[in-house]
Amino acid sequence: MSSEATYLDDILAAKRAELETVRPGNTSWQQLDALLAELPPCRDLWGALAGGHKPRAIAEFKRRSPSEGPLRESADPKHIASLYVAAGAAAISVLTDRHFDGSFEDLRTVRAAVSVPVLCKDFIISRSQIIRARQEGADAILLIVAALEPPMLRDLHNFATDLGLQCLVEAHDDHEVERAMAAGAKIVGLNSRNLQTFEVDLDNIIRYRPDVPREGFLYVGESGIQDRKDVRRLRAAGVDAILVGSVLMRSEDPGAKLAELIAP
Ligand SMILES: O=C(O)c1ccccc1NCC(=O)[C@H](O)[C@H](O)COP(=O)(O)O
Repeated sequence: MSSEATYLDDILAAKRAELETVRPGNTSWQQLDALLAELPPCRDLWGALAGGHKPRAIAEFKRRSPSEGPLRESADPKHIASLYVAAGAAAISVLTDRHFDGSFEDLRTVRAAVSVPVLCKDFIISRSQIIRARQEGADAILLIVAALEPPMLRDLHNFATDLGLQCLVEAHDDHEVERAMAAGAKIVGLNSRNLQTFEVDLDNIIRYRPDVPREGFLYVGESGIQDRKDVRRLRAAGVDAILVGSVLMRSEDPGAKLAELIAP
């Protein structure tokens, strides 16, 4: 990593290089309509997160991470996803980016194994990635505010919506929350992990909660959640859902750990 670039910058540069080698030609709306007619409808992430006991959990399948290294490298996605759902996960997030040893094969396996919505967790910077995610079975995608200029964020949000996908739009501070909502986001995530230093500060999730209206929006607290105490604090702050990965994947029993975290 260069001294000024953030880790996110480096991941995005790698993503751009990767896309250069596989970029398909422009897909017409006619071709997209034909494609959509072949695909099953997306499962409803909003619906899964809006109802029931709060916070709802998006449990993440993550083999390794840049900040923590190996977590559970040879894990079976079908097994882990089934444990998550049995423990009460409202949705499953699957890393598909190679910096996490992720893949679309993992996403497809999880989608086939469970009936809850599946979030494609990647660094999306182009329409072609959104088409791919939809084809591979994603019900929802992540869009990262820091990775996209405002017009592009809005364009990708609209494009994903047109394909039937819902978007979790990730912010890191109040300015990014504002940009997320200006782009049309209804499901706003606040990532507590600083992608430059990897420092985690759950207080940021609580700090920026008032920036997202409670009516018509969902607020998701992302990253760094470790125990019931953390979840209790986020619940008290009015967080609608949590996105949690590492602590589950590292745990001897990921299902039991999730059940413990979200128990009323
Ligand atoms: O997790 C990382 O190390 C990471 C590094 C660089 C960019 C993104 C990263 N994580 C993506 C995520 O959003 C998390 O996987 C997700 O919020 C779950 O976080 P955690 O419970 O801390 O695994």
